[in-house]
Amino acid sequence: MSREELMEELGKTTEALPSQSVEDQGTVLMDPDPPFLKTYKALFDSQPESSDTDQAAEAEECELPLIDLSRLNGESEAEQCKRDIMAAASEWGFFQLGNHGVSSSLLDRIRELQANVFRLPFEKKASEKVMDLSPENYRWGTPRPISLRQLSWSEAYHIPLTPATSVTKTSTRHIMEEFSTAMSWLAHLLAGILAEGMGHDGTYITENCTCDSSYLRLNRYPPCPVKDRVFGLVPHTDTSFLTIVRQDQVGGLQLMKDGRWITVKPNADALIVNIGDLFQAWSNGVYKSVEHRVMSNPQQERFSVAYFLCPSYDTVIRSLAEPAIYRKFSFGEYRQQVQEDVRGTGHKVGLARFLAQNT
Ligand SMILES: O=C(O)CCC(=O)C(=O)O
Ligand SMILES: [Fe+2]
Repeated sequence: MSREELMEELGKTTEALPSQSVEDQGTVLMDPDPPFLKTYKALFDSQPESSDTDQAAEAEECELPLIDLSRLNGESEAEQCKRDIMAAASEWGFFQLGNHGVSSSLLDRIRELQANVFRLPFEKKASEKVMDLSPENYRWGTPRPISLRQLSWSEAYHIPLTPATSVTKTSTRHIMEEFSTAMSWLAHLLAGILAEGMGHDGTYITENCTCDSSYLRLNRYPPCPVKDRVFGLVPHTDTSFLTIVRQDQVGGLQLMKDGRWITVKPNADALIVNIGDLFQAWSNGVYKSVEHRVMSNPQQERFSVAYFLCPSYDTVIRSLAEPAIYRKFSFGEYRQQVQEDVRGTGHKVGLARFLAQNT
């Protein structure tokens, strides 16, 4: 969308909110940021600033294991490359991919798409279809945070990858499809290698994670004036087999390693991969679904895009080894439990709900 088109769109919306002055209306309606301070005012007012020390803590910056994927093409190096992937998935639950084959032009286009859509006024994103993205897929903040520690200072489009029904594709749809195709290919390649490491071929994952059961999440972290009080994204593990993330140069992603938070140094040439809950359950704890979070930033906005490799809801996840740490469950059951926990307690409980001895 050109700047002129954008301005025209913004202009159209400045007629609402009659109770505010024309100047205020303009400011509010042009503002791309969700109304965090206003919506969660009671929480900000009720919690003393001194109680938020964890967010302010400095975490050491480190380079994640970097897997050079081009080594898979060399006969002698391929087996070692696979072993490195398995080792990183079990020791870290996180690694970076270099020479991943996804063109920088495609990565730039998805970044530009994100910037264009997220910089539209909040009111528009929350109420109308913009650039082919629906308000039903738009999320911001946290549904019912009980404390500031549960509040995420970010907004996102959570996009199910159902094939487009219309014949003519918008450029947004086109870029997202191209991007998800590339991510899906990589995700299946990695899942196959990790399954092989468990003595399985990758058919279980290929058959259950079809192109329309996975999803994309476009994230934006607006600058945060209360940086030490809230996270950009609260600590969580991913509800997926694995996730591939592209983060920009702003940084702020942290993960738990040996009981400590560490910051992932941004690397423009690499993609980040993390193991999700489903791989941890299926591999009976061999591959680790590690807690991670994003710190908020007072000056700079941050963008990231994540591809979640997920199965269809009826897929049953059953441990490959005995004795099983987790009882078997369907993906639908898992998601429902996660959503119930988030609604009821303000945070995700995750796999701890599915321990085998609890059945
Ligand atoms: O923004 C990031 O770097 C991570 C995003 C993430 O963890 C998620 O969307 O689940
Ligand atoms: Fe995540």
